[in-house]
Amino acid sequence: MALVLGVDSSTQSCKVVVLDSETGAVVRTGRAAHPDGTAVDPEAWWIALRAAIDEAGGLDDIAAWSIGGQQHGMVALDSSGAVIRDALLWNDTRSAGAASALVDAFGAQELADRTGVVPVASFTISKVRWLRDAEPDNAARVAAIALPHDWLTWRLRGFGPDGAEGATRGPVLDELVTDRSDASGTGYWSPATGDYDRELLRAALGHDAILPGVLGPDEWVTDADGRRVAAGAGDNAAAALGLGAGPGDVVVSIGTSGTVFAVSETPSADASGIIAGFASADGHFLPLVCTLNAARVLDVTAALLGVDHDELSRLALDAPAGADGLALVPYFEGERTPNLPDATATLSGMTLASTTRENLARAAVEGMLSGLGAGLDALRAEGVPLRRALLIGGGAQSDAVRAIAPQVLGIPVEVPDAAEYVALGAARQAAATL
Ligand SMILES: Nc1ncnc2c1ncn2[C@@H]1O[C@H](COP(=O)(O)OP(=O)(O)O)[C@@H](O)[C@H]1O
Ligand SMILES: O=C(CO)[C@@H](O)[C@H](O)COP(=O)(O)O
Repeated sequence: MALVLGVDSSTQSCKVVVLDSETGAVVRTGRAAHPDGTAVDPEAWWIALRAAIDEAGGLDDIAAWSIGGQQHGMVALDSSGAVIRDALLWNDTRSAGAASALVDAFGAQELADRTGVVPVASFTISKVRWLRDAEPDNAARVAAIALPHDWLTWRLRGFGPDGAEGATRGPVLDELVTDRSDASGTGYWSPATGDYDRELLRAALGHDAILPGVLGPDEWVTDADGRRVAAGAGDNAAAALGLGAGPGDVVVSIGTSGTVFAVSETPSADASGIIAGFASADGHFLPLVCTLNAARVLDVTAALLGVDHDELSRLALDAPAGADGLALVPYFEGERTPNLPDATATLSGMTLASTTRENLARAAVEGMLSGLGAGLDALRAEGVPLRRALLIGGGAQSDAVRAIAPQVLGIPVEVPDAAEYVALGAARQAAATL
């Protein structure tokens, strides 16, 4: 029995699953929390990764591993392999002005054609441009730029600055690797051609830099002990692998982000910027719509009402559809789709009759799902076949979300057994290397 290990280094936590590669059975798991905030020292992810792997029994009996992770975060490294500053995460909106500057310089259609995406604050290229504008001394020191899963893979393979824990192979920046799906979230890689767009990188950073080598779906590298290491993936692409999503399936993930995506045979280039034309981890494409406000809308509403998630769900299901006119537009963290980085949330329709705890709970669920419903409409308009939605992520554990989702999304919703689909997808990639 060969064991393989898969990781989901997501926004809020690190989750690890160990599978029997022959039966696919989950034999061990581990988990560790990440710090709050939209700018995080990558060392915190490394500590969480080590803790979650230890909880899952360590690497000694593991034959192959792979890391899936939150997309887009900018991990800037200097020539000694050291991290230059806290990584700006996908949900950090300080780079909104930098994104606009890139769109003004190149044009939305051109950028969509060249990279599959129109920059908004979330994408790596916008964060790189922000660094150059706001912290030019730091930008000048950048020797390499990696994403969270790329950097963790590099570290766990034994690379890192001299003296760093486990860095037995030194700071070899040319050993950084990534995969198609995460490369496609940078804004300086083309899913259609499979090449980096160095002109765009230089336009953002002010100079060239080492970028991770992009491994194909069947390629692998090794760690310091000779274990096989798969390419890894952005978390959404890894979830598609973990679910085995096929034609007609649209995945709706309710984590810190809300995402709606499908595996497609053809690349997309949406100049409106609503659909991000990502690559999938299996050699195809992954048109995706992402909102900034998902599970945390429920977290904040539950906290406001002084209840736990189960009670929030009961309250929401006790209210009528439409919450008697109470409506929550839940842009608590600004919003990415639509691109409103400075927006705030709005509660409207408050009357003496409508302003109840039940209606507020319902409005939170409906408001959160509405953003995802708009994403689904955008995919439909793009011609993506939508037969059923597969609901995953922490928010999918809510009975109310599961019950209300079909009404708001307008298609049949299936909720696969609760599982860590991102980590499972990564583990399957690892198994494939064997
Ligand atoms: N029963 C539940 N109802 C609603 N939200 C939940 C429930 N359980 C967990 N969550 C929320 O799900 C989120 C974590 O989901 P997860 O998919 O792991 O996020 P991420 O991948 O962004 O780290 C947290 O905000 C958590 O509060
Ligand atoms: O930015 C995106 C997708 O483009 C997000 O989906 C991130 O990849 C974070 O995912 P979660 O941690 O919320 O699952």
